Amino acid sequence: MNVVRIENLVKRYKDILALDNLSLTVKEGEIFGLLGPNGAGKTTLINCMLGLLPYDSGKISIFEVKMDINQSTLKSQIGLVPQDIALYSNLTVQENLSFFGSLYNLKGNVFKERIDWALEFVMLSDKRNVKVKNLSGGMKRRLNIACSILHKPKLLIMDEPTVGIDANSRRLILDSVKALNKEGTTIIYTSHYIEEVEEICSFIAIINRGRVLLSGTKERLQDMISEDNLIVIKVEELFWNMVDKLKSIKGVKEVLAKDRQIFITTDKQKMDIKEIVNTVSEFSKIVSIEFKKPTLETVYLTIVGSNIKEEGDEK
Ligand SMILES: Nc1ncnc2c1ncn2[C@@H]1O[C@H](COP(=O)(O)OP(=O)(O)OP(=O)(O)O)[C@@H](O)[C@H]1O
Repeated sequence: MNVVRIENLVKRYKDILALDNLSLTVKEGEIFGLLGPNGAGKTTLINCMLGLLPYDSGKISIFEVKMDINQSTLKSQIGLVPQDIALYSNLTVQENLSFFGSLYNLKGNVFKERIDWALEFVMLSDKRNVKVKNLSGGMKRRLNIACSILHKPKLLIMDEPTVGIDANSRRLILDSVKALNKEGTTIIYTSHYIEEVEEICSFIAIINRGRVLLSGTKERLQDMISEDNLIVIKVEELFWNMVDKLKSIKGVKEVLAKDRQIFITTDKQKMDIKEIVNTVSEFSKIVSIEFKKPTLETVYLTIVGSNIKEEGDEK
């Protein structure tokens, strides 16, 4: 089932074109990564999807129903972790959860169980009676997530949930996202941290200037961008004439050797792996063969053309 389907979405803020005929589909069970630099249009897209912001043209369906501002049944199946922390700093952790839970009409034992579950999920059970103003930045972000999952939404949208936090909280958040997904929640995860998206997302869309520039599984994106493959062959013994012979094979672009490892860059279209392996075997026993692909960061930089990490980001 398509959990989200967006077709040709256009959104303008006066003369700024924030979403430019953007289309994408999120399938049930995915962790869908929306990767893009600041100002790419991620938050605008989320707000349109949630019916919080009117748009100029295009179509949005959630769970195959047309989304609009009055769709309260649909909205009750969606959770949002907003980019800006939305908590009451003078209330305790438990009081914040009680407040947000009451907005979802949770009551009685179910409500109590959900609060325990959400606190455990983000590892804040021992902070239940602490006022939010006394929590660390990372703990606030984790509580922000707990508040958004109390009603066990089928679709959870997380808008940059790990900005500016410590490594421990970041790890906890990434693990809780994976665990929620395993329990059946479809997740849309926006970030400008490429390595996070690379780790947790099963499908990725790279957006910039309101358009989807490239989308697919991580492997597909890497394949699309790279003309070359890197093969790393570990051998028992290294011989220099082996390197020379490898260089003469059709499709081999570069050969480097170091510490009984041979790094062979090949043209993906033209390479003949059998000939490469046979040539190496003529000289030495092969210990292992590994195929390496470009990282998602290489893909991203090739597409967007700049480093999206901001100065001051803790990473
Ligand atoms: N309320 C607004 N009024 C005018 N322009 C806006 C408004 N909100 C966003 N924009 C503009 O729309 C474009 C998309 O912004 P948006 O906040 O959706 O991007 P983003 O990818 O979420 O970036 P960030 O990570 O910085 O939040 C940007 O050019 C931004 O300046």
